[in-house]
Amino acid sequence: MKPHEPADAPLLQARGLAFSRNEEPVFGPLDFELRPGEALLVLGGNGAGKTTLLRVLAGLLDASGGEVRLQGRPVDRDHLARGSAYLGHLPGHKGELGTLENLQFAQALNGGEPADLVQALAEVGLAGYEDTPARRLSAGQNKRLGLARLRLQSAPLWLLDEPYANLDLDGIALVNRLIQAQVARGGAVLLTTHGAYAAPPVPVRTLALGPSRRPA
Ligand SMILES: Nc1ncnc2c1ncn2[C@@H]1O[C@H](COP(=O)(O)OP(=O)(O)OP(=O)(O)O)[C@@H](O)[C@H]1O
Repeated sequence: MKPHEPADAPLLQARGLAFSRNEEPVFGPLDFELRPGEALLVLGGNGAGKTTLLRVLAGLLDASGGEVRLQGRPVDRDHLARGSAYLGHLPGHKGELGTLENLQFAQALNGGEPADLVQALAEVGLAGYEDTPARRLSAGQNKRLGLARLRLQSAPLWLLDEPYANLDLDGIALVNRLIQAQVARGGAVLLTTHGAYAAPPVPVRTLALGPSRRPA
């Protein structure tokens, strides 16, 4: 082990991570880690706490207990929000803005590398929808716009909540290609499923939430 090489450290480490609401445990305590080039599939039935876990890891909710480290360093919510790219159930697009304007807005917020945003839309199957307001998109098209936004972010850690939901077969293949590329470039992906969708075609470890609340 070469301690000066950050790639040797897990990208994400959770120790004793727990979340309670009104003193009722929602998940945890959980111990898991995710290394560069890995995918972790969070499994659990409806209400098991998958979305809550991702929102904690994305810095959107405060954990009730435990610690999260990014690249070996303990982090607070701000660091988590900056160090990860989150694709949630609610895509958070600006409904009145066209799909292209939404990407321009996201690009300005993220401060990412210049990118061909028309091409980014085409790559997620939204060619011809550049001027369509996001509120007029179908659920699957909304998810595709979220995937285009995800691709523009350079965060090494992707947090994907039910990424296959609402997508047709071509969309599912698109998600799988994006996950494969993220893992191949040394990023890491944590994704949830309640079991109705296939896992991505990369080696995945699993973390089961539910009554046992233990990593698999
Ligand atoms: N805003 C909220 N206020 C109160 N309780 C909530 C809230 N959001 C979620 N919960 C509760 O927290 C628990 C975990 O919810 P969560 O959404 O994390 O589950 P999930 O595993 O993602 O479920 P699903 O597969 O149905 O999306 C559930 O019991 C849910 O009722």
